[in-house]
This record gives sequence, structure tokens and C-alpha cells, in this order.
Amino acid sequence: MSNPRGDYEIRRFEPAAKDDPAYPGSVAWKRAVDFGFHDARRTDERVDKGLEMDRADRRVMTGAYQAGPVAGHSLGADIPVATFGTMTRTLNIGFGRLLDTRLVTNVTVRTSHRRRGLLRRMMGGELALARQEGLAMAALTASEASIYGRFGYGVATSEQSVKVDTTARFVLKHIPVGSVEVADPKVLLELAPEVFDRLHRVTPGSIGRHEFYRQLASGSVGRDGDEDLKVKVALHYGPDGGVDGYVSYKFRGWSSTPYTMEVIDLVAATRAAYLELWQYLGAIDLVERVTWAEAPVDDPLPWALEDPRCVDASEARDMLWLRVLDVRKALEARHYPADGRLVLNVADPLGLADGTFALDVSGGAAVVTDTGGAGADLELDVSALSSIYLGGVHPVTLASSGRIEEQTPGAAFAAARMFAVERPPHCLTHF
Ligand SMILES: CC(=O)SCCNC(=O)CCNC(=O)[C@H](O)C(C)(C)COP(=O)(O)OP(=O)(O)OC[C@H]1O[C@@H](n2cnc3c(N)ncnc32)[C@H](O)[C@@H]1OP(=O)(O)O
Repeated sequence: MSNPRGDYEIRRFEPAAKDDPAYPGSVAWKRAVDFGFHDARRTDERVDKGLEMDRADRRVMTGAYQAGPVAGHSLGADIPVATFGTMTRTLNIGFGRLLDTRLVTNVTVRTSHRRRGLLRRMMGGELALARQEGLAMAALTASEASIYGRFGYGVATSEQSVKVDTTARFVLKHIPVGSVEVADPKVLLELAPEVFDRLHRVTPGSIGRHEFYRQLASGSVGRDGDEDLKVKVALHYGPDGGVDGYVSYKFRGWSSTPYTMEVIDLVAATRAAYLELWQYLGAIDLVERVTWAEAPVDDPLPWALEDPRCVDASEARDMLWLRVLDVRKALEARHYPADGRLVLNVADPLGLADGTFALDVSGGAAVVTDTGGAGADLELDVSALSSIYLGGVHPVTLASSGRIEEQTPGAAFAAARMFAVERPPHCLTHF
């Protein structure tokens, strides 16, 4: 085992441009991320394209480097043994409000250096820094559900995979108000960010997207990093003639049984656009099934079908994990559909957000004060608070599970009414 003393230096830097002397350091970091996720070694060209996107995203790279002796013939001290990426984007917290949020991504620790506290060290440092910078919220999407609760993250939205039977059974009751037309996939390089922005502003739980998505939706960069020539695109035009939705999809091939079309990205800024894009998908000839891996759990589609059983939903899973960094700021940022007073006693294993907070809501606006420990209606840890914050997880469910302790009878239901949002939260941005 190398570096048994666990001597590491943590460095934080921005992705360098090709002509920058720091470029090899950024390349080493990218390759370490690929190694951590068991991906194939990328060509220089693909690394360069990836770094270009990272710069567009204003991603910040953190790496842990061996400071002590490095085992002979092993990867050198210039290659990070652990990686941790961050970006800042907005999170829709309901009723059209957007909250700046620190996104955590690209977390890897080399197998030969795991379980020595590197993740804990990088996470602790980054969350403290984000709070110092004035951010009230952090977020991530997790590879495993067992890792991040200990750092104060809680599941706030879920997603599911759907297989939709698009044979003659597929009859959608909706009368179209707009139209759908096929386009050159590359138009999404320009259109996708605008259409997504419209969805983002009306969808609680939505996270602002990074550069990868317009590249993915347009087929410019496939999941394997190369251009995907199979990608096809249809646009939805609203009653005013403007594009308010799109679907990017590809055929699974003549060996798929039944013949299947796979949705790569479906972004609809209006309810009509969503149903009409499904009408389009359901009408594709020679195809009997459409699959989508990022469907909402609370999906309008089955409710709009003559036969709701056309939708076979499976694998519901956690999607967006939130982590409140500053309770007062996060709670005051929200709009509340019900007035009331709730005193929350919040525990935080990292000591960033603990305390007893009185949430007083009047006319939908909140004032949060520190009660100095007295009068809690609900006792919960910051992970449970982060889960209920968006209104997507029911506080009564968390109370039933023991994650929330109700000191005042009925307080969990009062919290459910106060934290509710105008439509079920859904996040279409993996990062
Ligand atoms: C946001 C994202 O990027 S999600 C992607 C996360 N990355 C991956 O899944 C890639 C493969 N896995 C890895 O690279 C590593 O195993 C990591 C990053 C998950 C963990 O890194 P490590 O440096 O080994 O973690 P570290 O030693 O700091 O452990 C911190 C705590 O988390 C726990 N932990 C670490 N990994 C796991 C796990 N996979 N499942 C459950 N608990 C875990 C440790 O037991 C420890 O617990 P404790 O401090 O409460 O006793």
C-alpha cells in the first residue's frame, strides 16, 4: 500500500486552456475522474473537448495529491488520487424562485487510497467554503445512496424509468394546441439552452444545466464522448409559433424487441408541449415502444392516456440530493403557500447549519429567528430538512420513519402544508 501515512495535499484550480502551462494538471485531473468511474482512457482530443466544456461551465477542480513518497513505477505525484468537482447553478425552489446552489460532482478516490478520509476532507472543506461564500444550498446526484446522508444531504427529488407501449393502445386524449416538426439535431446547440431555461423557471427541483446537455441533445457528444449520429430531434411549437419543447431520441435498432425508440432528452416548458411531444413519439411508425430513463415519478402521461397501463414504470430512484448550508437564508428564500409558525431544531453533523430556528410565515414570506434552543415543534437533522425543503418529500412520511421527531402533535402535517410547491418537483439535470 502506498503513502501509508496518508499525507495528501489538496489543490483547488480552474480548468486550464490548452496554451496554459497548467494544462497538463487539468488533463491529469480529467483522466483521474475517468479512472474513478471505470471509464475507458479518453483520447487527447476528447479530453480537450471535455476541458472546453468544463471551462464553459466555470467548473472548479479539486484534487488530492500524494505529498509523501510515491511507490516506484506507480502513477506519479502529479496525478490526483482523489477528485472533487464543483459548479454553481440555480435551483428552482418553487413559485418561480431561483436559489444559487453549489453543485458537487466528479467525486472519486483511487482504490488504493480509499477509506482514509479523503472524501470527508474534501467534502467538509468545500461545504464550509460554499457557506463562507454566502451560498445557502449544496446539491449532488449520487452514485450510491449510502454515502452522502452523513454529510447532511437528503433526497429531494426522484425519477423513474418508463417503457411506453406505443402500439394501437397508445391513445392520448389531449387535443393539440401547437405542433411538432422534425429538425436537424444540431439546431439544439442553439435552441436547447433557451427551451430548458423556460422549463427551469417553472419547475420546482430543476437545476440549471451545464454545457454537456446541449451537446448531448444535439448528438454532438454521446454518452461515450463521441458524436452520436443516431440522434434525431423533434421540436414543439406553441400556439405563438415559438419553440417551447423538444425531444431528442434514437432508435435502438432492428434487433431491439419490440422495436424501441429511446428518449435521450425531453424538455417541455408547457404542459401542452409535454403531451404533444408524447403524441409525436407515440405516432412514430414501425416502433412499438418508447423508453425514457429520466421520467418524473408524478407523471401526467398515464393520466392523459386512454389506457394508463401503456406506461410501465419501474426503478423509481433518488435523483437530486440537497444539503442546506444556511438554514435562515434557505428558509427565507422560499415562498410558502400556507402561513404559520414552526420551530425547527436542526442537528448538523458538520456543524454548519445546526440550531433552533423559528420559521414565521405571513403572506407567504418567511422570517427566521434563532430561538436559542427553546420550543421546538420538530426535531430533525439537516439531511431531513433538506429533503422536505422542496416539498417533494412528505414530512409526515419522514416522521413515520423516525427521521423527524414531532414534539408538537400535527407539526409534521403543518410543515407539509407550508413547504408544498405548485407542482411536483422534478430535476432533469444529472451532474
Ligand atoms: C457526487 C458524485 O460525484 S457521486 C460519485 C461518487 N464516486 C463514486 O462512486 C466512485 C467510486 N467510489 C469512490 O471513489 C470512493 O469510494 C468514494 C468517493 C465513494 C469514497 O471515498 P473515500 O475517500 O473512501 O471516503 P472516506 O474515507 O472519506 O469516507 C467517509 C465516510 O463515508 C463512508 N463511505 C465511503 N464510501 C462509501 C460507500 N460507497 N458506501 C457507504 N459509505 C461510504 C466511509 O465509511 C466513511 O464513513 P464515516 O466517516 O462516517 O465512518
